[in-house]
Amino acid sequence: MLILEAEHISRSYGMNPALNDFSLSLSSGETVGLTGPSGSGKSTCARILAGLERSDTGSVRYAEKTLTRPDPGIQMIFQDPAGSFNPVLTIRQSLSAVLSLRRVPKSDHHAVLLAEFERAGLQTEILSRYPDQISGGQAQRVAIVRGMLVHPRVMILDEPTSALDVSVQAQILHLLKDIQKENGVAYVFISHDPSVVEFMADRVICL
Ligand SMILES: Nc1ncnc2c1ncn2[C@@H]1O[C@H](COP(=O)(O)OP(=O)(O)OP(=O)(O)O)[C@@H](O)[C@H]1O
Repeated sequence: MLILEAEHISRSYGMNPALNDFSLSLSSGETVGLTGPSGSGKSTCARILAGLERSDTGSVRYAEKTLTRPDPGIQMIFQDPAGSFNPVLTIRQSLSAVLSLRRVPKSDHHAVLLAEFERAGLQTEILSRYPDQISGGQAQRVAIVRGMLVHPRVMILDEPTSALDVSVQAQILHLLKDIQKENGVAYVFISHDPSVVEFMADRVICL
C-alpha cells in the first residue's frame, strides 16, 4: 500500500536551487534509499517529506492526504540524536512526555519503556540519565525508540549512523531492519555512503 508520495517537488533558497523536480512513491514496509553528494539536497528533501518544510512546487501526500504540516505518522531521525533531546530532561522524562501525548496512562509508562528498551538493546539505567550522559550509539537507539513510541507509518532517517563508529553503525542498521520486519514501518533512508544505502534499501534514488 502506497503510504508516502512526492510529486515533482522543488525547493530553492533565494537564488540557490536545493532540490529540483524530485518524485518518490513509498509503500508500507519498504525502504527507499536516498543518496548523493554533499549539497545535492538530501536533507532538504528529508525535511519536506517529513512536513517540516514546504516545497516551492509539487506536493507530498501521506496516507492519501496532502501533507501541509508535520504529522505524527511520519517521524524523523537525525544524524545528531543527542542534540534532538531536551538537555534538561532525563531520558525517562523525554520519553514519558511522548507517551503522555499518546494518552498512555502514567502508571503504564515504566512497563512500556522497559519493553521498548529491551527490544532496542538498551540498559534500563539509561532512563535516569541526561542526554549528555549517554554515548552517540545509545542516543541514536533512544531516538529510534522515541520515534517508534508514536507508532509511525513512515520514518525519515537522515544520515542516522554517519556520526557513529562502524560496529555501532551495524547494530543500529540491524535494529532498524528488525523493527521494520516486526511492524511494517516504511523508511526513507538517507546516507552519502553507498554501501550503507545498498544494505538498507529495497531501491535507491540518487540525487
Ligand atoms: N536553510 C537553508 N538556507 C539556505 N540554503 C540552504 C538551506 N538549507 C540548505 N541550503 C542549501 O541547499 C543545498 C542543499 O542542501 P542540503 O543540506 O539539502 O544537501 P545535502 O545533500 O543534505 O548535503 P550534506 O550531505 O552535506 O548534508 C545546499 O546548497 C545548501 O547550502
